[in-house]
Amino acid sequence: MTKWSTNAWSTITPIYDKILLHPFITELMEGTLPKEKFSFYIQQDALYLATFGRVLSGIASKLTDANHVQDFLEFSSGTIMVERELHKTFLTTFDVASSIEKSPACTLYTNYLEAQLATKPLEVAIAAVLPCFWIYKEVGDYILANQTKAENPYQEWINTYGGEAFAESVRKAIEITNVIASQATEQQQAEMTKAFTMASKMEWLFWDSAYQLESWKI
Ligand SMILES: Cc1ncc(C[n+]2csc(CCO)c2C)c(N)n1
Repeated sequence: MTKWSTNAWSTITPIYDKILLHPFITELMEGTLPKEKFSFYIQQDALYLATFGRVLSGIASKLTDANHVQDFLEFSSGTIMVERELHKTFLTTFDVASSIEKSPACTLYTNYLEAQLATKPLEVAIAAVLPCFWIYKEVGDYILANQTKAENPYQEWINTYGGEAFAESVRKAIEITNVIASQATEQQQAEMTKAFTMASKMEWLFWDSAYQLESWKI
């Protein structure tokens, strides 16, 4: 039987393809992305990750298999540790402001994830957080494989998400989600795919909002 994740990834392939073609990603890969746009992204990402880490531990608290609980707690604390390092590097390098307001896209995405955790069954919440792992891994690997310039100011970001260390976490996250999906009905699996797709769109929006330096219209 086809795994839930295989079908889910096929569903979001058109979104993923658009992410790879987005100028935020192509310019990040070339190292030509304006620093202002990357700084905007890193600042919004710091706000995003504060919520994301808490959502991951919320999911951990709803899982029943001890290994799964442990993995999600590690993802949660990993979010804080790894991302703090990345943010420290770039926040220092690019000297960005420390107090900022969430952008519309960041507000949408973090509120969406919190709502899935608070109001939806576990299988939907876990499907909603999976694009954060999976899309970043695929984008990281893609950039690593297609980089042409030796010097890239964003190399540390690229190395964090491309390569084996991160891939192992992503494999675990996908596998756990598949176990949960295997215990779900077809209808529930369809709800999982809906959440997975919605969060994937928000990944695109998040990069797009940084590229546009998105502000509140009012
Ligand atoms: C908007 C946004 N989405 C996904 C990630 C990537 N990410 C954040 S935490 C984590 C897993 C645990 O380390 C991953 C893959 C990001 N940085 N920002």
